[in-house]
Amino acid sequence: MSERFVLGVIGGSGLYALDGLEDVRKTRVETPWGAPSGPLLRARLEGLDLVFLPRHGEGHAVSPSAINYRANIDALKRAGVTDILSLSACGSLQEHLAPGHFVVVDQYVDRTFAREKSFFGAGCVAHVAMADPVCARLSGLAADAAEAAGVAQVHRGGTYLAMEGPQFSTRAESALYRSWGLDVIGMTNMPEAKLAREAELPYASVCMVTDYDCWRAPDADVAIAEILEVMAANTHHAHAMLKSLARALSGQARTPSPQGIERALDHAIITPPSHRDPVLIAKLDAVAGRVLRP
Ligand SMILES: CSC[C@H]1O[C@H](OP(=O)(O)O)[C@H](O)[C@@H]1O
Ligand SMILES: Nc1ncnc2[nH]cnc12
Repeated sequence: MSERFVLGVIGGSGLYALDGLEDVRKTRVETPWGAPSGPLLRARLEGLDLVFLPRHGEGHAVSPSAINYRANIDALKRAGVTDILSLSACGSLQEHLAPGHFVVVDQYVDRTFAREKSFFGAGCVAHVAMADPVCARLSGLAADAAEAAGVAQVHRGGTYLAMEGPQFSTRAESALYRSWGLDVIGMTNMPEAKLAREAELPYASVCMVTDYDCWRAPDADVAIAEILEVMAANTHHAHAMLKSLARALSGQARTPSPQGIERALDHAIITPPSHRDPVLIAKLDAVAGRVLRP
């Protein structure tokens, strides 16, 4: 029997619901890491099974640092998703990445510092590879879908600076990130992408540019009102992109990711069974059961 795609969709700022869903079921779940941002919405879109989770919760009540990223990824894994698509608002650090453009990022610089970043730790240490942090196959399909949806410009690849927030950057920080050659900035894709990799789930992120951060004009500031205005326009394209992606995924059998992401833990756990903490091992049942089950 061939495997089907089951897409986990993590909706960012401005994306708290999805259009065109059928057979919607809302389920409230708990995980060993605590509660996710809100209930999971299981549904079908264009024949595709998907599970939707608004990252900041219904009503955007959870700030980037307070998001329980571990619970979100664990809950999606338990729900049986095979791949995760993140949708995010972001600031642009480059002139050619204008508001309204979509950037399907392929690299990250993680400058967050106040978040739980791993499922592993004392009693079971693991080091997964993050050299190529996103799934190239899902990223490519998402970029195709964004183009089909009529997005002004879709950029395939780009480096995302993950900042702690919730305040936006100072001009000095924004200039520094530009001097590093980075492309977009946001507050949420890390540790999300790292945790998805630990959970052996292929992850792709479509970043929707809402502003030029504060580097472009000496008196320009980032303002939520402007971001939300651009986001409202982006949202229409995000819904159309998702429909197109759903059509593409539901029309094909799923094969394992060519990057071997579903086997990311094969050689990652360094703590031998004799030194593992049974309490942590029990919590890892969904994320790492494949390699930890005797
Ligand atoms: C509302 S602007 C700042 C906010 O938007 C982005 O969140 P998300 O990635 O969930 O769309 C950004 O990272 C900040 O958290
Ligand atoms: N300029 C910016 N900085 C950080 N996160 C953002 N999300 C949207 N715009 C942003």
